[in-house]
Amino acid sequence: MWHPGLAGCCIRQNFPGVLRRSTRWPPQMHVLKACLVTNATRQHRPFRRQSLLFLNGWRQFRVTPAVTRLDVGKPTEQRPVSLKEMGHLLLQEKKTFTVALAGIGVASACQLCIPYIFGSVVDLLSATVGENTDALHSNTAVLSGLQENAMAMLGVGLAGTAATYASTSQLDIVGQRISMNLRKRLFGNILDQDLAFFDVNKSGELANRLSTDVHEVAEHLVENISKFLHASVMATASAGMLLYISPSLSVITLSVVPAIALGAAQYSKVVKKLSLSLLNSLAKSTQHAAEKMAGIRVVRHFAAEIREKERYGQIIDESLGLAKRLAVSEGVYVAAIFAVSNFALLGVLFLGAGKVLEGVLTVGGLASYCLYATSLSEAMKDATDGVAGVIRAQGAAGRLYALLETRPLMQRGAIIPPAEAIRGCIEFRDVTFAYPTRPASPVLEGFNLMLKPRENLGITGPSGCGKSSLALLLTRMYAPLQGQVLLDGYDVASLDPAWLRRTVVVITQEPLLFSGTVRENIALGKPSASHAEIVEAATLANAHRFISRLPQQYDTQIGERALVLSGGQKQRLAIARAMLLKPIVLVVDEGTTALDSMNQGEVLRQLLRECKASTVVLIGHSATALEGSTRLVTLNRGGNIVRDEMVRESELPHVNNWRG
Ligand SMILES: Nc1ncnc2c1ncn2[C@@H]1O[C@H](COP(=O)(O)OP(=O)(O)OP(=O)(O)O)[C@@H](O)[C@H]1O
Repeated sequence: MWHPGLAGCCIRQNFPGVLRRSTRWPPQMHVLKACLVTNATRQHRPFRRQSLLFLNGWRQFRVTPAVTRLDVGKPTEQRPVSLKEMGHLLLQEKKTFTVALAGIGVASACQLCIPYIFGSVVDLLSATVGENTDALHSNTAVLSGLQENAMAMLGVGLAGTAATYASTSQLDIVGQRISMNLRKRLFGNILDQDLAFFDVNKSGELANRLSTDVHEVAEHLVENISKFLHASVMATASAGMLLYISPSLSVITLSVVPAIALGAAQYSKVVKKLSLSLLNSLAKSTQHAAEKMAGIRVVRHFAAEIREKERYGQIIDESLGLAKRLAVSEGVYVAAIFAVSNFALLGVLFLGAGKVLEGVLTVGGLASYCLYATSLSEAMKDATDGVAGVIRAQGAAGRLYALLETRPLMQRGAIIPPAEAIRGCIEFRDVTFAYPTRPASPVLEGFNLMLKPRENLGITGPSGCGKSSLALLLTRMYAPLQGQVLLDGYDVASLDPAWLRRTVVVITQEPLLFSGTVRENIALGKPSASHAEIVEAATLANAHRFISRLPQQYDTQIGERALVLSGGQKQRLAIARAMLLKPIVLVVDEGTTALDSMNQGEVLRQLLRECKASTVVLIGHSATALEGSTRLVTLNRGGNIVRDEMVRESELPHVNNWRG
């Protein structure tokens, strides 16, 4: 029975190790185990004191696990991302970014010169007010002054143009490079995840993260950081110029700065919250659209178009609602800045005019002052926009970083055994297994099965009894909670996964093909295969004949999910794809059911003939799917073996009892 001491032992240990330690589990332990598994997979949240409730008189245990684990039972969430981390993204492109920053600096300096030149021109012209045109033309001092200012304006214009070109193009390149790098890293990391990750993270949402979120992070970050830097330079320099031209007037002008900064801080908070919700809502809409478009045939068969359009419309409306709230916040903020800065400008004009009349300030000085004040208010608005944009990028980065840092939980081996050591002997030794998303419902418990090399084993049983799960465990798509799956004495956990999946090949009921040519699909597991090898594999799968009738034979494009092929043709290509690998262990998990019974029998016989030297596991409900098995194992609904017998073909029809 249950010993509290064991709980302490479990808790101190790394969980999988603990789970393997006990050989037979009392019922309470299964509940504890389920909790352990759930908690053992908690993601990004170091779990300090989790409570584990188990049914031993409903006693509650509080534990402090020694290790941080990832939670594969939940979709990947987000984590806070610091500005420093965001900065690291830019540092990856520091050379190009530095060039862009230099461009921003020069462009800002040029922009700042303009009000000053403008003020000089106004002063020059106002000095000649009342003089006639001829007198003006003969006033050499004014003319040379105008000429100097014109040259200065030309120089500033040319330098500003070059600097703007350099900064804009280089920033664009930085943004694109960062986003492409992020996409590559993210896609690579997603492909490395355990299958359990895909049980909870939907492909459409992941695709949205790859496109929209990456765009939001990389391009918005670069665009807004540069906007912020440019605006900061402009704001600081404009404030400096205001103080230089008229310190007394600047007291009024600069008094609005704290109010604007306060508003900006509030606005940034709202933007952060709303933009994150908007991104999540958009991801949901992409997932919905991608799923329904991929399953368009089913949608059409069940005339579900109207309902699906409505559901998509609801999700989009939700996004639109959030986008509207974001737009309203932006509108309020921008309008507030506009009002505050214009009232301040009005005050400046009023008081400035008085100073001009007192002779403390020139007309040109007042004109320059007003332009610098306008430039300051513009810069303040741009700086806030920049900060809000960076905060939006930061929010989007939270989800991306969480995805980028998600590590597969399953231990990956590195052993590639010598060829002579692998003969196809398989053993399931005391295997207990539950899917990570359903830790409390074990599919197999203490399961034992041994297969001799070159054996042809049929596995049958009612739907949901765990037949396919055995194939998934054998190829280490999932890991058992307890016990071992062995291939010729090697625990599959210790084997190099790529090697294992070339050695143990599974043909499934739903053959998934990718867009590309027939050749590329067959050679998926062995891209270096010669044409002769591909034809040989296709012939074995009874596919060569129909491929030869395709417009470009092996080079025919089969389109997304091979919709141009029939179910049987797709299945034959999937069989050819498996046969090309010449597996040591072949598992046919209802992998011929899309073929008509004559073809099914023929293909299976051919497979068994070709795989004489291999161990073959046939999984199915019907005699046809199991044809050629020399031993038949029957599972019950609980995943236990109820029959294990040597059979002849004539004895197979009883498996039909499981149908339905
Ligand atoms: N990815 C998954 N996540 C959670 N539970 C799963 C997953 N895949 C299968 N299951 C559950 O595991 C149990 C065993 O499934 P499995 O596919 O192994 O059954 P099966 O015997 O092959 O069924 P069938 O004959 O219908 O193909 C079922 O109850 C099923 O609902």
